[in-house]
Amino acid sequence: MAVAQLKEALLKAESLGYAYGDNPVFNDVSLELFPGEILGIIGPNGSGKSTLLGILSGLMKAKTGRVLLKGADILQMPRPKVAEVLGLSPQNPQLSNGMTALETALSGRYVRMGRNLFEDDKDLDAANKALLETGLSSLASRKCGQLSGGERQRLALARALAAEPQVLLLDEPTSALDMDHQLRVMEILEEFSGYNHRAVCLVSHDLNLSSMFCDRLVLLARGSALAQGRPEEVLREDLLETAYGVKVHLDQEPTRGRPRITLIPHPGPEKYRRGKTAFLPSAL
Ligand SMILES: Nc1ncnc2c1ncn2[C@@H]1O[C@H](COP(=O)(O)OP(=O)(O)OP(=O)(O)O)[C@@H](O)[C@H]1O
Repeated sequence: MAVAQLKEALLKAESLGYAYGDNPVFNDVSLELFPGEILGIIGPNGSGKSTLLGILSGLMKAKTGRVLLKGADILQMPRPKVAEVLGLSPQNPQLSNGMTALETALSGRYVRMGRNLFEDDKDLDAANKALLETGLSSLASRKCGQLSGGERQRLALARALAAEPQVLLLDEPTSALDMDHQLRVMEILEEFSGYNHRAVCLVSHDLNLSSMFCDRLVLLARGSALAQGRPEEVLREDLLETAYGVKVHLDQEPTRGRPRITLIPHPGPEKYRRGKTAFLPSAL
């Protein structure tokens, strides 16, 4: 990280603020994404993580502040130029049920095809490589409508990888995956960002996975970036309690020595006070 931060940020958010109508989501959020790193955006439901990713991708316009992609205001850049550098896989990616997995991965190449009407061998190679990396080669000719939720999620990642972007923005890329595929996806992202000119920014609710694989975290809560820094600087009991309203036990996971979080269940009466029984029949 120390080395990475000597370089210029690939993506920089300066004092971003956003509101849906009169409802403010966050204010004054600044962050930088450096080459060679994975940056995790974490925070409770509704804290604005997807909104922030939308603004970072240039698809949404912040109410205040600005986003710089390789030093240029992203909203002033022609969209095809942005798409050459930056890939986005949103929380609910649109996949066309009638297209095969290979066609879907290939569609990620459109941003690279320029004036060519048809894909060439390089495009096919990139799409096949992305399917291989995401463990989908054997399903290349399967229609998207016949894929499971986790396979669709991996295919959305394959489509983003096939474009060979420099910056990858991912909204909850592992949320539908079993633990084998969670690990594989995080390892793919680690390898992707390991090439020094590339970087990943991802949103996740999996704090332990984020702790293990992210170089830095931004904790979005209470209308701003409550904390940001290395996992051990952000995943602190006090900060997590402030952000999520839960008590956690922290220790070190044994493989990389990163913080590991164990949830402490609410004591009995507290459960009821906090309305945690909303899913129970009202008679209880
Ligand atoms: N199109 C919209 N119109 C109005 N309010 C919205 C819209 N999209 C999101 N919101 C609200 O903005 C807030 C932030 O939403 P956002 O989806 O960015 O949060 P999030 O942190 O990604 O949530 P989650 O963890 O549940 O995915 C939420 O309160 C949400 O209800």
